[in-house]
This record gives sequence, structure tokens and C-alpha cells, in this order.
Amino acid sequence: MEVLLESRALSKTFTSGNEQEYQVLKAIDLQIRKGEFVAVMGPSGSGKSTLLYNISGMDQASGGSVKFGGMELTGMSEQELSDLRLTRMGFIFQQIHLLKNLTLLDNIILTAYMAKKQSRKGLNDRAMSLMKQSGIEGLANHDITQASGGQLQRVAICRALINQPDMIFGDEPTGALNSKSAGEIMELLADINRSGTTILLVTHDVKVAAKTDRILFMMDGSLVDENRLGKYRKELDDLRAREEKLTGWLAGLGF
Ligand SMILES: Nc1ncnc2c1ncn2[C@@H]1O[C@H](COP(=O)(O)OP(=O)(O)OP(=O)(O)O)[C@@H](O)[C@H]1O
Repeated sequence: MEVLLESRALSKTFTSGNEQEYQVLKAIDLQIRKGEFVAVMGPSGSGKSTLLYNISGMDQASGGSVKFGGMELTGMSEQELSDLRLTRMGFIFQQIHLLKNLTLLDNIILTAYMAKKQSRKGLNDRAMSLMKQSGIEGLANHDITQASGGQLQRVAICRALINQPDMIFGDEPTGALNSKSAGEIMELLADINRSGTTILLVTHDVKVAAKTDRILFMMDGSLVDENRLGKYRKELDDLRAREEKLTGWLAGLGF
């Protein structure tokens, strides 16, 4: 499979208040292939979110290279990065960030509509079809006060998919949900992945990671190990066995 995202010797350094430099990412070499579903795990503060921001062009690396779809991100202007994120990437976070005075459907299409590249009718139709696929088509004209946390995360997933991105980045997308909703969101993401969208997400949750193909383990700014579980097949695979395999692996890494 073709490589979609690649980093080489990616580093990120922050400068603290007293001018001390603090290296959060240390020479990260990473390859994500088209169609993969990858999770990043590791201790708090190990640099997982920073990695996600730097490989998706939300933040600028301090050194090394990041290529997405063959294009070098380091050195792109803010406008170029913003266009790339809007047209080829989708983002989902623990905090959902929806606007309260809009309907859920309008929340889904807002950013794509502001980019003025697609008609309102085309966006509405696509948003409705995504809402249907996500099991929330009945909520199109509701606002954020009329939906549960799990339903709002589905809205955020529809928003992330509105421009048919090549890749979705998720930072703890199930972190604020109860375990039932988290499981359902992961089933939805697994379906989206099966239909071709590459996904990378950061998670602390073994149950979440067990539904991905490959789990990277990050420690102190470096990727130190990975576990290839292979694609999760809902009807055939024993999810409990995948979770146990991961739990044993993580325990071996001291996590
Ligand atoms: N903008 C910033 N300025 C300064 N330091 C930062 C900044 N962003 C992150 N850091 C520091 O970088 C380190 C890694 O943070 P990061 O959020 O990437 O870790 P994480 O593995 O995602 O943690 P968690 O699991 O707790 O979310 C932390 O020590 C954090 O304080």
C-alpha cells in the first residue's frame, strides 16, 4: 500500500518561560499507509498530541520532514497548511467545539461552506448522507442542547468527513464519552476506515486501540515500539483477545 504520511527525524522543541528549551519530539520516523487505522498510546506527557499536531500541519515542526500525499509540510505557509487541512484532512477531538446557535446540520457544513468551493445544496446532501451513515439523520435540525455527547461526537465525525478527506486525525475522540458510546464511536470509525479513509488517533484506552490495525507506543518523545494487530473484523474477531494481547504488550513496556 502507498505511503500517505511520512515523517523523518521529526523534532519539536518548546521554549519554557525561563528560556529553557524542551524537546518534546525526538527524531520521529513514521510511515502511515493509505487505508491504515493507527493508534498512538503512551504515558501522559510523552508527546502524543504534539506528534499528532506536527504531522497534520496544525503546528510547525522544529526539525526534520513531514510529507503528506507526497507534499512536504515543513516550509509551507500558514495559508497552504490551512488549505491542505481543509481539503484533505479531518479532525476530531475530545472537546467537540460545535456552535450553539446553529443546527447540527449547519455545524457539519459550516467550514466547508465558508471555503466557498461547494454549493450549499451539494453540502447539505452530503451532510445528510453522512448523518444517515452515522445513525443521527433525525437530528439534522436539532441544536447542540438536543443531543447526547455520543451523538455530538457523531456530528463532529460527519463534520470531519464533509470534504471527503484522505485522513482523519483524532485526539482522544472517545475520551469524554461513556464506554457504550465510546464503543459505538469506534465501530463507526472502523466502518469509515473500511470504506477507505486513513485514520490516526491518540488514545489512552485499550478498548479503543484494540479496534485499530497498528498501535504505536510513545515514550519520552520517541516511538519505541509498535504492535500490529491487523484490521479488526467485527463479525470474525475476538475483541477481548485483541484487548488482552494489547494489555500484555503494554504491561511489558511498563505502562
Ligand atoms: N505549546 C506548548 N508549549 C510548551 N510545552 C508544551 C506545549 N504543548 C505541549 N507541551 C509539553 O510537551 C509535553 C508533551 O505534551 P503532549 O500533550 O504532546 O503529551 P501527551 O502524550 O499527548 O499527553 P496526555 O496523554 O496527557 O494528553 C508535555 O510536557 C507538555 O507540557
